[in-house]
Amino acid sequence: MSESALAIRAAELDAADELGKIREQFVLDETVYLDGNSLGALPAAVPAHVADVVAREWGELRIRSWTESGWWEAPERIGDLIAPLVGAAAGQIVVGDSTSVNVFKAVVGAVRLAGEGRDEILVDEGTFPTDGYIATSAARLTGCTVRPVPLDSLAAAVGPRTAAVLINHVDYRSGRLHDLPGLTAAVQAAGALVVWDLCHSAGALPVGLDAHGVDLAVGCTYKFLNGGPGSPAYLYVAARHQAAFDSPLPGWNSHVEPFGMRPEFMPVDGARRGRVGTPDILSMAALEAALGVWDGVPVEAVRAKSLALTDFFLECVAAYVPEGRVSVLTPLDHDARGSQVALRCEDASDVMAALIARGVVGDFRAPDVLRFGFTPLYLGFADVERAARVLAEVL
Ligand SMILES: Cc1ncc(COP(=O)(O)O)c(C=O)c1O
Ligand SMILES: Nc1c(O)cccc1C(=O)C[C@H](N)C(=O)O
Repeated sequence: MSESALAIRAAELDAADELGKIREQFVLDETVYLDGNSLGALPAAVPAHVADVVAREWGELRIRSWTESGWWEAPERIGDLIAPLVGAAAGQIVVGDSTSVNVFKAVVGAVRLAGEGRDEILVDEGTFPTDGYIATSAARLTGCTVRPVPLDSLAAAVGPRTAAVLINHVDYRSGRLHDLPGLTAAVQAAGALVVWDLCHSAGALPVGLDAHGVDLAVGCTYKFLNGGPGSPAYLYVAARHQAAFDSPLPGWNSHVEPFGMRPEFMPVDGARRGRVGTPDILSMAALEAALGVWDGVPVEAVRAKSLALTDFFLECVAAYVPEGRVSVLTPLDHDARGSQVALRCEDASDVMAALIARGVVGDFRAPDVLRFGFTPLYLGFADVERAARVLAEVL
């Protein structure tokens, strides 16, 4: 299809897009922002809410805000806002700390839940580095060994010695979506527990944590959930595991009676057991306001638009970019695609710099990957057509 025909299609698709108006709830400019899978854009409601938390709740109410402004309950309250987006019933998600710290809590917690006689942790071979580093340290601390495995042979690799398996739901580099129901079932059939890292899927596609019987999960909130730079991560512990969940980082916030100041630790029940220390209230305030954009927005509709956007981008790239100049790393099959498109290209670092200079912002991942993230809440089809056109110009 010609350039003008694709531009006309883009306009038609935008006109028919039921999620199109949500873009107005974000602070954006003329840039085509395809880096929401690294740092989501700023929801317009955030600055005023954070300013109020600073000026009134902190500035005027001061210490009273822990009770009167709901600061103390923020980690569980915000966890319950994230819960429907990842298919979890209320009371199973707590917000706080970084993803890395929550990977540690979840992996050690999973090994402890798995019980005696299991001394092996499996990690998906293409894992985001922090998960691998932390699983290795968790293994050293728990007397386990750690083994990276290709996910297509996971069912054969998991066995009677496996305690826990840590898997990234969407591969950060290729954008491949892994089979959460199938892999969860395979891990559990061997008597082990599964920990899913949802950083690149939450807010972009339905996850179905409860429906698929996931044991534990973690994720960040600064990508498709738009919580802001360094916004707190979250930990999901399935209700059936909560009573036996033995956190490796018990802190006063996860004590049954935090203000009892007792020398011995007694864990609280429920999601709060995943807490450690004082919640990061200013970051939580930004995140809570950011999650407001999801009011009345079904994640299934977001998924449908995400696939339409990535399909259209691939079509425009095929039409505009000279053949052989890039190769598509992301699976074409919808069932295996997250919300990003990764293109392999020899001079990817220079190409991405040139794209950014022309107002198309994606990112580069070493050694040769151009990565484009598609956030359906604020991207349109005209943005996608422009991005592919500018890419072709640069190439
Ligand atoms: C899949 C995945 N896991 C973990 C992380 C690290 O998270 P954090 O920096 O919140 O610890 C990231 C991104 O930074 C990621 O993409
Ligand atoms: N967390 C990040 C940061 O603090 C600075 C720059 C990038 C990030 C990212 O989130 C990277 C991202 N997880 C990735 O998939 O590559």
